[in-house]
Amino acid sequence: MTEIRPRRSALYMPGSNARALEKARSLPADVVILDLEDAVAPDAKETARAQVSAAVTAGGFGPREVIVRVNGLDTPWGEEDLAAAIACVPDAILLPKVSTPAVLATVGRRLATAGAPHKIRIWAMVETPLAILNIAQIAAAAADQATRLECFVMGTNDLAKETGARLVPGRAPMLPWLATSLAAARAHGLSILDGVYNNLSDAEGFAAECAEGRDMGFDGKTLIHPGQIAAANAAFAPDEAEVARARAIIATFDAPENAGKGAVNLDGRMVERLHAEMARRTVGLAEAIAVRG
Ligand SMILES: CC(C)(COP(=O)(O)OP(=O)(O)OC[C@H]1O[C@@H](n2cnc3c(N)ncnc32)[C@H](O)[C@@H]1OP(=O)(O)O)[C@@H](O)C(=O)NCCC(=O)NCCSC(=O)C[C@H](O)C(=O)O
Ligand SMILES: [Mg+2]
Repeated sequence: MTEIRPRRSALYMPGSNARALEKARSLPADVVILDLEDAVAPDAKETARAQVSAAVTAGGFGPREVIVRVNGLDTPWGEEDLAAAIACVPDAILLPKVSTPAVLATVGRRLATAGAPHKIRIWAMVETPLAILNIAQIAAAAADQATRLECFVMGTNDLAKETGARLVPGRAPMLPWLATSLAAARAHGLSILDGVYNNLSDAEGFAAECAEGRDMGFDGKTLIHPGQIAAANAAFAPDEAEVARARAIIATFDAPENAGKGAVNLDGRMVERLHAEMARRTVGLAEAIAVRG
């Protein structure tokens, strides 16, 4: 089975904020995204790049995945950001505003030319109307190993900006885009993270949006503040009852008397072998989270 990496919580932090970068080493987020793009003002871009390079090179992030979000290659900072990100060897480089597969091919070639370690993967922001229209082709780029594409990250703020859709409770205007991106990601074996929740003082609304993202199938949620980590970690982890049920399903299909059966009745519910596969994933995720403590 492929390794399961919990990505329940992915915390953005501005690369220009030295205090935040320092805190990243101790916060209980599964993923930290060191941002050079929208969280950093134009006159702080160089400082942010230097600070992020130094922080990633210094390491000390423990089990957290370390991601560097660069500026787009069509901006004055993009090329230097990409070179600096490759040089400091994060777990992945997050490309903003990916609207077509072409940019993934271009970045793949840059990585190859630079002799970038295989460990560095590529994550792509899905945050433009064109990305939504092209999402099947963008996801299909993962078939070309040279792109190193591993994960989609929804950029709901930019989607709201570019489309005029409002960020309302329940996210009705965005649900078709979220669901289509999710289907495209899964069709090509990609991980996918939900967008951010901007209202730091609305814990109830945040929990509801986490639950919505989890029920849709997202692996986790992107976050903007440490205060959001615990709720995201709880929402995107299977709870005790789910793990117990998953273990029971696995045991049912492992029992010799069910060896020839495709479907059985477990406590009044039909379970099929596909449920045993899902159950193994649930237990695998729970175990990976438990190792993290
Ligand atoms: C949103 C903030 C500007 C709020 O800042 P502030 O009011 O200063 O926070 P606090 O005083 O509550 O901070 C308390 C302590 O926590 C640390 N902190 C705060 N935020 C972070 C963080 N993101 N990572 C790490 N540590 C953080 C503070 O340093 C305080 O520490 P201490 O000194 O020990 O008390 C701020 O939270 C912030 O800048 N958040 C991140 C903003 C960001 O990265 N935005 C870009 C991504 S969002 C996006 O646009 C996604 C996508 O592209 C899209 O289009 O949707
Ligand atoms: Mg954005």
